[in-house]
Amino acid sequence: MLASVTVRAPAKVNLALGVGPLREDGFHGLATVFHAVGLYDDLVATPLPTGSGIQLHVAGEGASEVPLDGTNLAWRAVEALVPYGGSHDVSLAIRKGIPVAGGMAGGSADAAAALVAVDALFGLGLGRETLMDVGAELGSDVPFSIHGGTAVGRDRGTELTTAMVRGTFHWVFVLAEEGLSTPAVYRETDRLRAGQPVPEPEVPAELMSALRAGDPVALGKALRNDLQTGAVSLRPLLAQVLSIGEEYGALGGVVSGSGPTCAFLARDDEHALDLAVAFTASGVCRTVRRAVGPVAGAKVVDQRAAG
Ligand SMILES: C[C@](O)(CO)[C@H](O)COP(=O)(O)OP(=O)(O)OC[C@H]1O[C@@H](n2ccc(N)nc2=O)[C@H](O)[C@@H]1O
Ligand SMILES: Nc1ncnc2c1ncn2[C@@H]1O[C@H](COP(=O)(O)OP(=O)(O)OP(=O)(O)O)[C@@H](O)[C@H]1O
Repeated sequence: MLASVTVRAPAKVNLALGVGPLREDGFHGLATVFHAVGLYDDLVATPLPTGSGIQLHVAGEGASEVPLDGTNLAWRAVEALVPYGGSHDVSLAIRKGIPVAGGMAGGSADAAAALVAVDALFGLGLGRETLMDVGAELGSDVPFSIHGGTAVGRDRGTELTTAMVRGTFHWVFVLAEEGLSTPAVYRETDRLRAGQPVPEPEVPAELMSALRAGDPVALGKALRNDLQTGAVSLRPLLAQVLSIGEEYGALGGVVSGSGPTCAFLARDDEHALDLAVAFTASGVCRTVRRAVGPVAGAKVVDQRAAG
């Protein structure tokens, strides 16, 4: 057994998020394109003496809003691996760099990080496919947080196919004062669509070809999110954020997942910096972050041998 394992897990943005009708199991069928971006949560896992149980520490941005009990997704990830040879006796120290309740899969990143860390710490040798299957039971975004890169997600967002992408894209993320609840945004989307036919969602072909070509201008035009209208309905300020992005010359802008973070695509690093400065000056947001994508999924970045 190792003395400690450190795992870094990325945030995501949905470049396209097609949402089908509400299913009987309470979920919606999705056709989405996940894209992992370079905002990270870091998790350090350390084994504890037998009988200690799970100990959880959370630091960093928004840490006070993160639960420290058995509802925390990282805690649940540790429990999920006990039947596979893991242990309840683990300390997890999480440093959050992903906005909490921001639509960027922060909790899912922590679950993914905990799965990868416990697998390495106890030498379970489960492999990423098994970890993704276990992760799907914890949350719909968890398999992608392990997968990373850019991938098409179907079913609940859990059936992943790697997408072909050329080059790197430069993003600006505009963070809100307060988070939005994912189930509330899905509910609002259903409410606004009530009485209208909802087709089975599809991944836009023009978005996939923009990714293959590494063409940011075409990608900017192809960004889509069926949850955006619902998120804007719950948080009208987001309409202003999106129109400021357009005014300042972003190649495209979209609400990230269930929001309220908004993602804007820039031509290059310099353009991203200009956009970030303009958003900061506009006063419509809490803070602004720049990041590139795609980046790798949850991975071990440090491990210490015992003794
Ligand atoms: C908005 C996205 O981030 C886009 O990737 C995800 O669909 C949400 O993924 P998540 O936060 O991991 O969500 P889960 O914890 O699996 O589900 C939370 C709630 O979101 C709604 N939900 C989630 C996924 C999905 N395909 N359909 C849904 O309707 C359901 O009300 C569910 O009870
Ligand atoms: N490890 C965790 N980190 C952050 N939030 C967590 C964690 N575990 C559970 N939660 C709970 O989950 C809620 C959603 O947080 P999270 O940061 O995952 O939202 P999100 O990024 O909008 O999720 P998604 O994009 O997957 O819909 C929080 O309000 C918090 O109560």
